[in-house]
Amino acid sequence: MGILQVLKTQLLCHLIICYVFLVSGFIINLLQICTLPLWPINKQLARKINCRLGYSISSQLVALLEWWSGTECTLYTAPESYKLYGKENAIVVLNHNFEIDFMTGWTFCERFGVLGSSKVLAKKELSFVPVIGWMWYFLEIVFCKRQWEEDRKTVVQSLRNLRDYPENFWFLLHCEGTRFTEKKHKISMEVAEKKGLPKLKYHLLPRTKGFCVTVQNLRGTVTAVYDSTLNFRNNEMPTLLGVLNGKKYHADLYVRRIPLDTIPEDESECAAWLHKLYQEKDEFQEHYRQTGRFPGAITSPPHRPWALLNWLFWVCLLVYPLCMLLLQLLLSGSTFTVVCTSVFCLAVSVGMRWMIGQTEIDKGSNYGRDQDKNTVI
Ligand SMILES: CC/C=C\C/C=C\C/C=C\C/C=C\C/C=C\C/C=C\CCC(=O)SCCNC(=O)CCNC(=O)[C@H](O)C(C)(C)COP(=O)(O)OP(=O)(O)OC[C@H]1O[C@@H](n2cnc3c(N)ncnc32)[C@H](O)[C@@H]1OP(=O)(O)O
Ligand SMILES: CCCCCCCCCCCCCCCC(=O)OC[C@@H](O)COP(=O)(O)O
Repeated sequence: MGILQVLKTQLLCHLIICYVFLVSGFIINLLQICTLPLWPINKQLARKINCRLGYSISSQLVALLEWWSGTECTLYTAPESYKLYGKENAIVVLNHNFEIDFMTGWTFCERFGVLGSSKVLAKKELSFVPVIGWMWYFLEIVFCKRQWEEDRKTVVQSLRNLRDYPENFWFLLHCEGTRFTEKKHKISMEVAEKKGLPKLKYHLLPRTKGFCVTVQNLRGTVTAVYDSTLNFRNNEMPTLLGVLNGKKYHADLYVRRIPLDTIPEDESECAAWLHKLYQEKDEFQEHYRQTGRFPGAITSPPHRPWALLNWLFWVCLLVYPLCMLLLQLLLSGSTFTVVCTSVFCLAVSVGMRWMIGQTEIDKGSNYGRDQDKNTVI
């Protein structure tokens, strides 16, 4: 193991990375609040500024994945579709199996220049996560409680708001609604059986309401659905802590571009279309399992330097004052100040660990574990 690799596993490095992320995140959240008076005057300008501010936060996680852990991202897609990525609005339908699939998704967004404006139908709980959840308010992310009767109105309204968005965006939908676990899979296949639908081996049964309402409300705004299937080489189950420790993974993403006007308008036909899509996705995963690759031509969309430069900017800006502050505290000789600072650092570390915990599947929700009550705990 090289010296750099050992360095990447050191707690001190992790604390510095988390400190830079938190402090820069709070500064950016504050700047986002400062854009509030601009919204009634020039909404499109406020949105563009927020895209750039949001980029400055989310690209830190991309830099962590691309540059710190050195994770490689390979894209399997048709060359004629590749030309359009980043140049149109699209709905991305992605499987939800991995703790870092959000970072991998963001990395592809970054490679095609749509990271700042990327959108998702996210569970409401994520809106309370400091920095990222707060940033999402200003990026007009669509939140849901995963209780359709309560969600219908707000989801439709939030989708309609995106119709005049000034930047190209990708709208991500994890139609399975929750991350894959054996227990959730078993229950979801019981639901499939009751509905007379074919069983899926690698996916949960998709929830169709969110997809159908998104297609309905973004017709005319979005030109295609990107059916995306993600896997990691060597049966790896990557984690955010692994990435933080500098572990290198290899992501493979298979993307099919499907023009939106080929998707049925009628709600039940649209739902049937989505079920069929998930049966196809299951076949692609089976193909991957058997051959170690997806069908289609391979490309590695080039790295761009901006995520790294943004990260280095924040490191340079924030690490020097931290060192000076710690030095002054130590030199002050006051036990009280040193104890208070230590307690504060400990509290921040616990908070950071809680945020990382949000990405962990075994700390995930119970949504989809009770087919009758459809509970979210
Ligand atoms: C070129 C490169 C291309 C691509 C690059 C890839 C990606 C990059 C793109 C963008 C990146 C952007 C951002 C990424 C950053 C961060 C993202 C991070 C994470 C956020 C993700 C989440 O939070 S996922 C959780 C929230 N989202 C969702 O749930 C979306 C999917 N869900 C829906 O759409 C739902 O319909 C709903 C939420 C709108 C409503 O849910 P609800 O459960 O209330 O209603 P439904 O009617 O849908 O469900 C009930 C029906 O389901 C049946 N049922 C009951 N139990 C089960 C079960 N266990 N399994 C399956 N089905 C079940 C039930 O019988 C009901 O059936 P009916 O027939 O009566 O409808
Ligand atoms: C450089 C920064 C280093 C430190 C970073 C810490 C950042 C923590 C970021 C928290 C962002 C959380 C986004 C998680 C997205 C996610 O994957 O959510 C899960 C939901 O879909 C489904 O939830 P569930 O029903 O529980 O499976």
